[in-house]
Amino acid sequence: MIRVGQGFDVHQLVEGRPCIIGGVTIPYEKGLIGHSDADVLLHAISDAILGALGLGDIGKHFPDTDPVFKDADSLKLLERVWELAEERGYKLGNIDSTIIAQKPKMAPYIPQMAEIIAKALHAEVSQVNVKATTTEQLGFTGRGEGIAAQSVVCLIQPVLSS
Ligand SMILES: Nc1ccn([C@@H]2O[C@H](COP(=O)(O)O)[C@@H](O)[C@H]2O)c(=O)n1
Ligand SMILES: C[C@@]1(CO)OP(=O)(O)OP(=O)(O)OC[C@H]1O
Repeated sequence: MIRVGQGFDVHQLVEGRPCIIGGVTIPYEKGLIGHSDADVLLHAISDAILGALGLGDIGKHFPDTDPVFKDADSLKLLERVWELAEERGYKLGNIDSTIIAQKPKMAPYIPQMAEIIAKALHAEVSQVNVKATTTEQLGFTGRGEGIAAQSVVCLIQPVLSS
C-alpha cells in the first residue's frame, strides 16, 4: 500500500534564538521561536508523515501545553513520529520539501539537512529532497518576519507474499 501526506508549518523569526532548520544550526542574526526548538522543516515533515498515517498532527502527539516539549529537539520528535510509521510496517518512499525564507541562504546547508532527515527515517539521502525559495520580498516571509516550510511524503507498506 502507498500513502501520501503533506505538512506545512510557520515559525516567527526573532533575535536571541538559534536558527535551527532541518536539524542544522544556521548562522544568522535571528532564530525561530516556538514551544520547541521551532525547527519548521522537521515539523512540516513530521506532519506530512502523520498525515500519511492518518494520525493527526504533531500538536496532537506533542502538545505545546506540555512542559516536556519546552525547547524540545525536533529531531527527537521526528524520530518518534517515524517509530509510529515503522510500527505500522511502512518504509519511506520519498520526501519532497520546501523551505520558504527570504533569508538566510539555505543552499549551503541543504545537503546536511537531507543527511540528517534520511538518517532519522532509516532511508537513503536520495529519498529526501529539500528545496528553498524566497517569496521575492512579498508577505511575512519576504519581510523576514518568519519562515515557512512545506513537505510531501510518500510511504510504502511492502506487500508480503504468502
Ligand atoms: N532562503 C533561501 C531562498 C532561496 N535559496 C536558493 O536560491 C534560489 C533562488 O530563489 P528564488 O526565490 O529567487 O527563486 C532557490 O532556488 C534556492 O536554491 C536559498 O538557498 N535560500
Ligand atoms: C512542536 C510543538 C511542541 O513542542 O511546539 P512548537 O515548537 O510551538 O511547534 P508547532 O509547529 O507550533 O506545533 C507543534 C507543537 O506541539
